[in-house]
Amino acid sequence: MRHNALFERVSARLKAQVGPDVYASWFGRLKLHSVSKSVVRLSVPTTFLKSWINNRYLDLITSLFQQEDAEILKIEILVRTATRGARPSLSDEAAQSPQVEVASPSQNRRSTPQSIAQHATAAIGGVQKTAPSNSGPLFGSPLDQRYTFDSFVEGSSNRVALAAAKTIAEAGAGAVRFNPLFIHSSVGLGKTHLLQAVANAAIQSPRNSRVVYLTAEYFMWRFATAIRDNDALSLKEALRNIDLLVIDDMQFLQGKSIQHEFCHLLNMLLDSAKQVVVAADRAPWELESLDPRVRSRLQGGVAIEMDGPDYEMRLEILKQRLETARREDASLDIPADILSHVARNITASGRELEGAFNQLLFRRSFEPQLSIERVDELLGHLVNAGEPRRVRIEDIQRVVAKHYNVSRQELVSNRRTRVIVKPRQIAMYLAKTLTPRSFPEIGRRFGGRDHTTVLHAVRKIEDLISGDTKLSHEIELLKRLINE
Ligand SMILES: Nc1ncnc2c1ncn2[C@@H]1O[C@H](COP(=O)(O)OP(=O)(O)OP(=O)(O)O)[C@@H](O)[C@H]1O
Repeated sequence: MRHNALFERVSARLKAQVGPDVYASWFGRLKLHSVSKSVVRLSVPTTFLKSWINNRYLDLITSLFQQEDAEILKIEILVRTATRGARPSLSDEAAQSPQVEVASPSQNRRSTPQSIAQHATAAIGGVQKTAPSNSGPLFGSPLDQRYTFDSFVEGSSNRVALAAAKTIAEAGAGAVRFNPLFIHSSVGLGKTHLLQAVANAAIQSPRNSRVVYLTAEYFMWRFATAIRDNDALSLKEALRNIDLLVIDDMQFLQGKSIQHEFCHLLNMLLDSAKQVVVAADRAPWELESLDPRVRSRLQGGVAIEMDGPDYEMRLEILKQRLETARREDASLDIPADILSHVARNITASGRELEGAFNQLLFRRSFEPQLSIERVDELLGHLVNAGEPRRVRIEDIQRVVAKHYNVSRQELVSNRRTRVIVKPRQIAMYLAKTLTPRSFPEIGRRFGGRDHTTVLHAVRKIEDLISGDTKLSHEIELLKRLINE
């Protein structure tokens, strides 16, 4: 068709103009929707992509179309309706496009640093909707709306950390008491939950207009992209204007120049009395891979360690999970004796508990009469978890990246080239099969992707393995390497 050929030509010119990487990131899923008279309508899968293209590339695309056909006056970008019947979720958006610092209402074609700072909306629908109108921008990694202070179970192991976190969320910019607040604990003990609760609550507070939650991985990736696109200045300007910076998984911050940038940002925020909250799997003084200047600045605040939950907390976490699940389906139930049995036996972390709970819920749907013995059988691998060496997602990413000769950063990036997509899918598959982590959590660890992306990857690799012995051997080898 004539219009398709026109679209193909413009796409080719666009690709030549912006380069294959940028093209793959932003235009790989651009489709021709319709052409009527002088208006060309193109479609993309997410509102985020629409805003991004509108803000940054609409003029270029318009002029490319006009060079092909002078009659064309206007280009419109539409959002394709969700294909899987699901409403576009907050993580869906962010998953497909980790570069979430983009203006939403997009009259302003060119993003000035100011406009990014003022309009950045993070494709986080829930946050935006519930935030009071004076709550300002937020960008970075996606926030999980379930991670709130209300759903965080308090106990002796986390009381101090929770109190400090709440104080910060409520105090707002300027009322800096512990700066930076550094929360550390071993894996699965609620750091991410607590940090996101701070961000979620702070957004609601009229005093914190600009809140940013980032994982260290996202920060690295975002800076690397900005440097590549000659955009680092806007990013720095945008970050300069925030009131509260929340950074998760600090132990992953790597790379000299990135750490340098981070150090600048930290100094700038701390010096201007803006609050910073950081979490890592170890204390600041144990972050050997960090630049000593970053480490020392992180040590200058308050470091609080969280321990594992005790029995009462574990039981409460399970009860809360059940209550939440029942809100969606009132017919769900798990008897109290099973819940307390699980709370007594699954002692490693909140994550194992979550895994156990999900398993139970799943099993109950087709084995309604679960006995304690059956529960033990089902959850045997989680009981005493912690004694056998636990596989961590970062280990999986490291081994897979090395094996396929890509970087870990590329694995969690938005790049969609074949050489990266396959290892990424394999790493996601291994994360699902070798760890008790949930799909959303794995998505988060892979650059803030949506759980459906992880689900798709797992299914795809499962399919491939069943028909490809070479791949299945390769995966066995990777499993051995990961477990070494
Ligand atoms: N005190 C708590 N109350 C409610 N849920 C909790 C609590 N502690 C942990 N969890 C739950 O356990 C799971 C794992 O927690 P989270 O991801 O926050 O751990 P983490 O410390 O960030 O782990 P990692 O270091 O691996 O990133 C989450 O589902 C979280 O909601």
